[in-house]
Formats: sequence, C-alpha cells, structure tokens
Amino acid sequence: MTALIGDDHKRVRGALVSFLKPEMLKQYVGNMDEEVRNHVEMHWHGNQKVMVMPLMKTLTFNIMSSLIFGIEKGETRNNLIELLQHMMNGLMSLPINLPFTRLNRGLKASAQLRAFIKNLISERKAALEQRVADTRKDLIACLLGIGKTEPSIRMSNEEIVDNVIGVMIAGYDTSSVLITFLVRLLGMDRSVYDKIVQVFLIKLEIIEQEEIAKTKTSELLTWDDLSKMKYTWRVAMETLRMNPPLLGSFRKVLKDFEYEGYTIPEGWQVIWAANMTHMDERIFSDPSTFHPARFEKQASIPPYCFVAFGGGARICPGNEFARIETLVTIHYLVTRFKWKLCCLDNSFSRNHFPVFSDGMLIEIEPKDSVRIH
Ligand code: HEM
Repeated sequence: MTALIGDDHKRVRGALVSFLKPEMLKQYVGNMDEEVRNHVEMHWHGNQKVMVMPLMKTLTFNIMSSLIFGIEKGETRNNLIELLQHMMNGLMSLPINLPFTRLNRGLKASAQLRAFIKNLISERKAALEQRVADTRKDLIACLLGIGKTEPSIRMSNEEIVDNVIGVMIAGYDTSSVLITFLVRLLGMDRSVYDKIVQVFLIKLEIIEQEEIAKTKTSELLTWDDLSKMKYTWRVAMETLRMNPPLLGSFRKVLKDFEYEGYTIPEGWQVIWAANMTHMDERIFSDPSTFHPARFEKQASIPPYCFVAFGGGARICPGNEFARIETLVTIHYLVTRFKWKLCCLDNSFSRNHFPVFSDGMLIEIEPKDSVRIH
C-alpha cells in the first residue's frame, strides 16, 4: 500500500478503511476488552515485576490477530508472533541475504506468514460461499467481501495477503509503543519528573477511570465508556506529540517543487518528521513541557501540526483502532494496579521504533479493590 499512488492507493485504502472505520470498530470494543482482561490475568496478576514493552507488543499483536485473522489464543497465535517479529527484524536489516543474516530469517518468516494467510483466505472464501452462519467478520472476510457488487474494486488474493501483512506491521510497533510510554509516564518517580504536572496527571487519570469502573460489575467496556475517557486520550495525544512512535516517513517527489528557496527535484526522496513539527514552538508553545490541556480544544490546532498519525491522503486509517486498544488497556491497568519503574534511567534509544534497554521493567502492586471478572 505504501508503494501505491493515485487511484490504486485510493482503492486499496478504501477497502481497509471499510474495516477500520469507527462504525465498524464499535462492534469490536468487547473483543478488545476480553483480550485485555485475559492478558492482565495471565501476565500481570500474581507477578511483582513485569516487562512492559514486550508485554504490550504481545497484547497488541493478540488484539490484531483476533480482529484481523480471527485467530484466538493458542499455539497458532504464538507461532505467528514469532514469524512477525522475524519479518520485522528483516525489514530493518542490512540487505545481505545469507543463511545466517536477519534479512534471510525475515524472508523465510515472510514466506511462511504469506502461506498461512493464503490458507486462511481459502478457508474464509469457502465459508462465505457456503454461507456458514458463524463466518468471522475479521479483516480477511471483510476484504473478500469488497467488490462483490462492484468487481472493479475487487482485491486479488495477493493483494489481500499484502495488505493484511501491511496492517499487522503498521499496527504492531506503534500502539504498543504508545501504551508503554503511558505506563512509563504514570509510573515515573515524582522526584525525577515534573512534579506538579505529574501528580496532577496521575490523580486525574485514576479518577476518570475509576468513575467508569464503578459503573461496572463484570460487563465489558462499551463504546460509550470509551467516549467518557476524554482526559486519558488527551494524555495519550500529548504523549504521542512528545514521543511519536513513528518519527516520520518517506515520500517520493512526483514533480519539482520549491521549498524555502530550494528546488526539490522530481524523483528525490523526502522525509517528513513528526518530531520536528511537534517540537516547533510556533505551533506548540513551550513544546518540551508535558501539557495534555493543549488537546482540550482540538479545533484550535492547525491542520498538519499534530502529525503522530500522519496527515492527508495517507493519514493513519488505524488511529481509531489504536485509540480503542489504548483506552481499554489503560483502563484495566490503572483500575487494577499501582506501579513504579524499576530503573531510574528510563531513557530509550531508537531502532527506528523506541527501545528501552530493560524492556521497561516495573514493579506492580494490585489495588485492594481489584475486581476480578
Ligand atoms: C499509536 C498507534 C499508531 C500510530 C502512531 C500510527 C502512525 C501512523 C502514521 C504516522 C502513518 C502515516 C505514514 C505515512 O504517511 O507514510 C500511518 C499509516 C498507516 N497506519 Fe498507523 N499508526 C498507529 C496505529 C495503527 C494501527 C493500530 C493500524 C491498523 C490496525 C494502523 C494502520 C496503518 C496503515 C494501514 C497505514 C498506511 C496508510 C496509507 O498508506 O494510506 N496504524 N500510521
């Protein structure tokens, strides 16, 4: 999809958006809730320390694999995550294809993943043709359904495979990074961080989420609940502003253009950088200060200035998906646990995406009033 332009890009993007649009995702809040609860029961409860970054990668992968492939927990899912990880490592490696290189492992993993998805496509096709009542409404089924009435937009099997993998990649290292940064923010030692803002933040965060938790006994979170988590999402947006998971992306210049007195010629590659825009004080005053209230009036932020999700024709179609999984996860974490960071030096490096040397280890304590469903 990233290589497509013009009408072809619109056609494929339209197919993905039909699955990722809010009206569609509303139906999936319950599935995400179940995934998060299972994850918390399995990996958080009963432990004193957890490594947040790898856990959040597993969680966001599991959510996607349930909604995109229709694959629930079990061995298949564990194998798939390994394949995806090898493939991602291969993407960010030196282009040397020898048996022991990362690229080689990545290519092998990619071939296995493609074969697996092709198999799923055949299964879904057969179920759709036989009109099996419980045919899953996952991304694959949705892409297969496109073009039934309008053959010109129908997607080939190869295109479906490409785009399913594309969505997995696009959604894997991004949401998990955002949630990890939020956990880090909420667990930061107050003496090493901006005290006033931090204390204020933590209190408000918990109050907002606990108010929602009080209205629940064992029911799943709903779309309405999520719409009440306004403060939490503002905190998430400010986190995205200061630490955009994706620093930017490349574009190919299709025709010469002028920028600040320079001519950028056709065929060049340019990079747009979210962090440069987000730290521009002409747009965000006092940009190094964490200040979620900036997002109270979103209309006051000029277009193309908050670009954590990109902008224009290629703006992230998964932003709503990311919002839902982030809010559901933070809800269950802050209403069930308190935590503090194990390592005071919680700085991170970037291997394209942020990496914490200790995986962001935290010490957790269950809250007295924990509701186990
Ligand atoms: C916090 C989470 C996320 C962030 C920060 C993020 C960020 C971005 C950005 C900056 C782009 C634009 C890249 C460009 O202009 O070249 C993008 C594109 C994309 N994202 Fe996301 N993303 C997130 C989550 C997701 C999720 C969960 C999905 C899928 C479920 C997803 C699917 C996509 C796809 C398919 C594209 C390509 C769109 C196109 O080329 O038209 N993203 N994302």
